[in-house]
Formats: sequence, C-alpha cells, structure tokens
Amino acid sequence: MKVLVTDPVADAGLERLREAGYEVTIDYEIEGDELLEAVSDVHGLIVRSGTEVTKEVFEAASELIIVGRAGIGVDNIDIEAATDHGVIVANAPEGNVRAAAEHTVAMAFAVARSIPQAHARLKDGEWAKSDYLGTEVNNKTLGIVGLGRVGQEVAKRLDSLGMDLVVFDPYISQERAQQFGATLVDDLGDCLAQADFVTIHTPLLPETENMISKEELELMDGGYLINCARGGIVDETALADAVANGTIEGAALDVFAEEPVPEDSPLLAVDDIIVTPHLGAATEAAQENVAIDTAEQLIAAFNQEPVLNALNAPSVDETAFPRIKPYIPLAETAGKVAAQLLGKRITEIEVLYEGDIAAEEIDLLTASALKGVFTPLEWQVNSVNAPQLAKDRGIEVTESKTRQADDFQSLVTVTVRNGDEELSVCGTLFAGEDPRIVRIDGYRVDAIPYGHMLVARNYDKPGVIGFIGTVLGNNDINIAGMFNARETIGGEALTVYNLDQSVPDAVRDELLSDDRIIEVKEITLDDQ
Ligand SMILES: NC(=O)C1=CN([C@@H]2O[C@H](COP(=O)(O)OP(=O)(O)OC[C@H]3O[C@@H](n4cnc5c(N)ncnc54)[C@H](O)[C@@H]3O)[C@@H](O)[C@H]2O)C=CC1
Ligand SMILES: O=C(O)C(=O)COP(=O)(O)O
Repeated sequence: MKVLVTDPVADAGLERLREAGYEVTIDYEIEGDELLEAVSDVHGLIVRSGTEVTKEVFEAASELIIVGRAGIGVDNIDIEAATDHGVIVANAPEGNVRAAAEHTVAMAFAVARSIPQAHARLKDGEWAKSDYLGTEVNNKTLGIVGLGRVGQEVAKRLDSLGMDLVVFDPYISQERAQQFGATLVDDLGDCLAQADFVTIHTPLLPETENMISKEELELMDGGYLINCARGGIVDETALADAVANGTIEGAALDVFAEEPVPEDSPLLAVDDIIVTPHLGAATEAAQENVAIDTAEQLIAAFNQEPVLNALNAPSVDETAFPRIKPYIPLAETAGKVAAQLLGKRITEIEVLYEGDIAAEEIDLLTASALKGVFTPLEWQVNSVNAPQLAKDRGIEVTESKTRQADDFQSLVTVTVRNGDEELSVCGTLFAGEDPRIVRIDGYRVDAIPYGHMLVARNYDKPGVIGFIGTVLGNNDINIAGMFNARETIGGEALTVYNLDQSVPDAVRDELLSDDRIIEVKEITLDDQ
C-alpha cells in the first residue's frame, strides 16, 4: 500500500504507517496536475487544510481507499465525490480540540488587550503604554456560535475566567448548554446582541457560509469577534468595514476565506483586526495526536476493519465488529447470488436479518449486501458507495430484523425485486464462519457459495439429475458438489451445482433443450 502525504503531518503518525509496512511519500508542495499524477497509484492520502481534495483528485486516484484528514475540518475535501468513488474520508476529531480552544482564548485576550499591536510597537522601540486601554473578559458575556467539541472547551475555559455564556447552536439541547453553564438562544441575532465577545465554532457548510455579515455585525454593537473556526463563515469585507468604522471594537482571526491570505486583503489593513496564520491546531501535542489518529484510520481501512472516524462509510462499533465481520462476506455473497439469479434490472432490495445478527448494528452488512448486488454490474463498488449508488438509481432499500431464526442461529436474506418479480437468497454461517446458502427463492438448499455455480429449475421427474450430470460430464465440466431441493414430489425442483469449470452457452442450450428443465443460470463467485 502506498500513502501520499501532502500537508505537514507529525512524524509519529507517518512512522506508524512505515512500521506497518506502507510506503510513505511526502510532498508538501504538490498541487494541480502534479497532484493528479501523484495520486494515480496511491491507496491512502493524508492531508490537513492545505490541500484541496477535489472531484478531479478522486477521478485520478483509481486505487485510493481512504483520505485521512489530520485534523477536524473537511471543507477542503469533496466528500460527495469521495463517496461516489467509494473512497472513505476520515478525520481526527479529537486530537487538536484543546489546542484550538486554547488558541481561541489566547486570541480573545490578545485582541482585548491589543497585545500584537503593543508588541510590534515596542519591538520598534516605542513605549506606547498610554495608547492601549484594554477590556477585561471578567464579567463580560461570551457568545458562542456552535457548541461542539471546540466550543465546549472554550466555554469551560472562559467560564472559569468569569464570563457569562450565551450560545447559539440549533443542533443542541438546552440541557447540553446548561451543562456548560451557558444559556441557549434560538436566534443568532440574540446571541450577537447579548455578547461582548463572540467566538465562532461551527464547521464551514453552505448553511454557515457568510453567516456573520454586515447586518449581524451591526447587532453586536461594539465588542470583539473571534474566528478560529473557518474563513468564509464571516463576510471578510463586512468585517473589515465594521472594525474600521467602529461598529465593533476589534476582531481576531486565525482562518480566512482564502489561505494563505492575499497581501491585498482588506483584513490586513485594519489595525484592530489581529491575525494568525491558521495556527489553532499548531501545537506539538495536537499534531502528534492527529497524526497518530489519522495513521490508525488508514491502517484500519487497509485491513478492512472499521474506520472509526469515517465520515462517509457505515459506522460500526469497534467492540461489535468481531461479531459482524464474518457476516460481511455472507451478506455480499447473498446479494451477488440474488442479483445474478434475478438477472435483470433491480428496482427494490430488501435485507432481512434473523436471529442473533438482528441484535447488531447492521448498516455495514446492508452496505455489503448492496455491494454484492451491484458487483456484477459496477466497477469499483464498495460498501462506501453502494448505498449512494442505490439512492442515485432510485432503488428502494429496506432493512428488517427479527430475533427469530428457525433452525439457525442467524440468517441474512437478500431479496431483489423488479416490479412483481422477486428473488430471495438466504445465507447463514456454519460453525460461525463458513458461509452457506440455505434458501434460494424459498427452496431449502445447502450450497457452499464459491466459484462457478449452476442453478437449475426443473420438473421433479426421474432421470433429470442424471441427464444434467451426463451433459456436464460429456462437456468435461466436473461437478464438485450438488444439492437438490423440491417442494412437492413431481412438482418444481431447484438444483444447485458447484462446478470446477464455467458452463459455455452451448452446454446451457443443451440442458434447456430438455422439456424437464425450466431454467438454467450460472453464477460466478470468488473462489473459496
Ligand atoms: N483554527 C484551527 O486550526 C482549527 C479549527 N477548527 C474548526 O473548528 C470548527 C469546529 O470544530 P468542532 O468543534 O470540532 O466541530 P463539532 O462538529 O464538534 O462542532 C460544531 C458545532 O457547530 C454546530 N453548528 C452546526 N451548524 C450550525 C449553525 N448553522 N449555527 C450554529 N451552530 C452550528 C453543531 O451543532 C456543533 O455543535 C470546525 O470548523 C473546525 O474546522 C478545528 C480545529 C482547529
Ligand atoms: O483541524 C482543523 O479543522 C483545523 O483547522 C486545523 O487545520 P490544519 O490541520 O492546521 O490545517
């Protein structure tokens, strides 16, 4: 496996990848066509905020399994394109939270006490003591926009420094806000109007883009704005104007709509706007944490184990994974067999879980069943993009569970439909690990799903099985195993053969020329 690293990532993480035997290439300068060229044979890509991982990157990266974001924000990664291409995107949501919170607090003090400005003047030989009369945070109100991981850490720190907290976050409960000693308000405007300091901690999303603009800044009526979340959440021109004309007293920015910030940005010209070059996560501890977490996400993906911080793949609890793991190939196989036996366009897929497996989280299994259904048809389909593929094609997917499973510990049944026509394939694990198909279209069978399988529907008449055996034998096709199931004596029967060779069309025609044979289908699966 090859890993490309395009933004500075701590060696602790990269070393872990090397120790696991992966080839790690570092290129912090790479962009444009060179990046497209470089990703063509890599399996893992590690980035921070400096690399735009676009649709074109995913199109060029045909071997890519995972993009690891050594940090939190993923607004530089086209996750939709990643999903379409079956590539996992995973971030490291914990490791730099405290660093980002501490930087936010530092920025609050820095802007309120004009530390960078006073520092610069003293370095220039000027003792400008009388020019700076600052603001204390004590007894002031802090408005927090977005009380997630970073927002909460900021809340804890500034609460303990004597601030009152008011929060705007439409996705959290009143109780959650109260746990942090904060008052939750329903309206961004209320939060801004009450606050002396406003700090932003939402992701950059279409919904949050330019969320703080001229109108919102006017509501602040004085005070300070701190943005250590993402550029683009605050309208930069409006902010530069608001600070320059005294609508607010100052602003502290670590992040910018365009990074690195262009020299002619209006933000840089306003003295009361202090800036740092996206340093929120720039501590030794944070960088080590996120590098190690990211390396672990890649290693898990390469080993086909759950990627705990995957943002676009079915989630599985780490402790439950060993129980679910053996069912992944079973669900996929049941899907493959069902789709191949139906042999036509599929409009609906149903996955039924019976017995013990019904007690587990089954998202990954359903995704695997879908992967199986689409595998004969699609290039590069996997459990990341299969659910999306179903959605894109307007295929209805349903899941159901029951703790009952007649005679078996667990069963997984995949039913595929085209209008009124449907076909079900039901599988189980023998001895907890050997996949078996135990029902096809309602017929009880006992088939080991591997290699070439022939499924024949025939009338239950004497000599049919002998006839099929003879035709196959005459054509040098060896039968490795066989199972015959019938509903009633003399009625319809279904026979499943495991064959050592594939069945040519001419042999299939020969079988079908016999009136006793209704249908013959060949299924190709992986070897055992
Ligand atoms: N400057 C830096 O170096 C760093 C910046 N960050 C940035 O900090 C931001 C927050 O990170 P986390 O706290 O870890 O994320 P999180 O996902 O834990 O929290 C985000 C919070 O924002 C809330 N939210 C979403 N939409 C909202 C809206 N329209 N209005 C108000 N609240 C909304 C969510 O409900 C959630 O509580 C991200 O943008 C991240 O990229 C994170 C680390 C370092
Ligand atoms: O983790 C985040 O979201 C950050 O903003 C940190 O970005 P960086 O890794 O320093 O490019």
